[in-house]
Amino acid sequence: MRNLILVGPMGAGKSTIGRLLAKELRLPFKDSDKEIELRTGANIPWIFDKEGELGFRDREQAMIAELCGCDGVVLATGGGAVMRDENRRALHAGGRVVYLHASVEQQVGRTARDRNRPLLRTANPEKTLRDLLTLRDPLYREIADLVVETDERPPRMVVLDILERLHRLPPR
Ligand SMILES: Nc1ncnc2c1ncn2[C@@H]1O[C@H](COP(=O)(O)OP(=O)(O)O)[C@@H](O)[C@H]1O
Ligand SMILES: O=C(O)C1=C[C@@H](OP(=O)(O)O)[C@@H](O)[C@H](O)C1
Ligand SMILES: [Mg+2]
Repeated sequence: MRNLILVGPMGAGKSTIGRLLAKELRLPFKDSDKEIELRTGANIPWIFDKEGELGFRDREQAMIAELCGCDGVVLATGGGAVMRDENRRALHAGGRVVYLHASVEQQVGRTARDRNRPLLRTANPEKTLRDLLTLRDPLYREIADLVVETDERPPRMVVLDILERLHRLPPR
């Protein structure tokens, strides 16, 4: 399989664990959100402000298509990447897909400190995260080769679990 792709909700640890996995595997690391920021020279909240969520999703779709065409990279996606059918097809075809699962409670704690997630600038971020997970959990599962729990486990343990389980996956 060509790439190793992380999907899952905000605060699951895709960006953190992707970076550690890439280091461990000595592969390049690409974070879809970071690549969009580098390419546009604007941060994600600014893009949401100026272009709306639709503008961001169009940029995200183009970036996912490009990154899934790479060979041998670890790719962290944004939590909403699975919302479009085109993205799910590209991600599934792009390599092994790992769904990093986190409970809503853990997501709330891990996302509380930074203001970089425009979708969480709501009166009740916990409800937002719960509603999004209800909608997206089946979509993450639809394309995942592996579902990995991240609650109550430090990033290093999550990385070791992924590496061990990847070796045991049957060919697709
Ligand atoms: N397994 C974990 N246990 C505790 N904290 C974590 C874990 N994974 C990530 N974090 C922390 O949660 C926050 C969000 O992680 P991040 O990698 O940005 O998530 P994502 O990219 O999935 O939104 C960061 O502060 C990170 O250090
Ligand atoms: O869940 C989402 O729709 C989003 C998740 C974010 O990425 P992380 O999952 O890395 O926080 C980022 O792409 C954007 O704020 C939208
Ligand atoms: Mg991220």
